Amino acid sequence: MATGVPLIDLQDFPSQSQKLIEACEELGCFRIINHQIPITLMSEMKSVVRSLLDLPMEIKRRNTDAIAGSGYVAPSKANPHYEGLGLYDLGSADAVQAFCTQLDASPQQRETILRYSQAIHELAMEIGRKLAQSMGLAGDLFMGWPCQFRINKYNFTPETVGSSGVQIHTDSGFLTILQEDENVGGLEVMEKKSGAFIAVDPSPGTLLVNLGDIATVWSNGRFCNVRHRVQCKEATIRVSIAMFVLGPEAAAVEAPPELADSEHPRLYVPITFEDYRKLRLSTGLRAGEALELLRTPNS
Ligand SMILES: O=C(O)CCC(=O)C(=O)O
Ligand SMILES: [Fe+2]
Repeated sequence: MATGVPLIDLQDFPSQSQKLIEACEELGCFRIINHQIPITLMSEMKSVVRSLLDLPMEIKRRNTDAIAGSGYVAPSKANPHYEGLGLYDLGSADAVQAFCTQLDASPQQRETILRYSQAIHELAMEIGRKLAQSMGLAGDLFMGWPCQFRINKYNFTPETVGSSGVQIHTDSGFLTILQEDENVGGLEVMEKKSGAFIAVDPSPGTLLVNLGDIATVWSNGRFCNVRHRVQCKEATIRVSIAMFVLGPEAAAVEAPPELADSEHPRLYVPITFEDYRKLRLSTGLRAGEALELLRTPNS
C-alpha cells in the first residue's frame, strides 16, 4: 500500500525544508501532517459539505459563477458522475457568507464553513511562507492571492467501477490543498519521471497538497505541476474538499530574481493568473500543456 507521497511535518521547520523542496521538484505533491486544523473541524466540515451536496438541484443551481466555473458544476457528458459546488475568493468573509446564503446554510453550518475557510486559508498562507523560506526567499509568498474553494461529489455506482471520475489534468493555480474522502480512494497522481500513476490512499486527519501550473512558472520550471485524475474504485459516493491558491490578483507571475539568472534564464514569459486561466480555457489544454505556449524564445 505504498503511496509514494512524501509526508511533510509542518511543525518541523526548517528541518523539513529540503524534503519539502524535493517533494515540489520531483512529484509536485506532498501530504501534510501536524497542520493544526483540528480533526473535529475537518469532520464537521465534511458532514456540512455532504449535506450541501445533497440539496435539491434547484438550490444547488443558486451557487452561480463569480469567475468561469467557480460555482455549481452539474454532472456533464465529460464527467457524468461528478458534481461540485464552489466559491471564488475564500479569503473574503463576504464571499463565504454569500456562498452560505445561496445555499440556505443553517447558522450552525455557516459557522462551520466560516471557521473551516479561515483555518484552511491561514494554512495556505503558512505553506506559502514555508515554501518561500525553504527556497531561501524572504516574505509572504501567497499574501493577498485569491483562493478558490470547491467541494466535489462523485456519484459512483457499480456500473462506473473502473471508469474515470475526473479526467487527467493539472490544477491551473499555484497549489491545491485537498481534504480527501476519509474512506474512498481513487485519486491518482502521475510520477513525472516514469509517467506511472501512484494511487493516493486516504489518510484521515492529514491534508494533501498538489502543485499546479503557476507553481511551475513561478519556480522557473523547478516545481512539478503534478498530473492527476480520479478513478472510480468502488460503487459508493466520494466527497472531497479542495482549496486552490490561484495566483497574484493582478500582477504577472514570474520567477523571482533569485530563481532566474544567466545560468537559469527565465523559461516562461510573465503572465497573470487571469490570462493563464483564459489560455487554458480557450485552448482546452488542461494537463499543463498550455505552459509550452509561454516558453521564452531561447528556452
Ligand atoms: O477529488 C479529488 O480528490 C481531486 C479533485 C481535483 O483534482 C480537483 O478538484 O482539481
Ligand atoms: Fe485537480
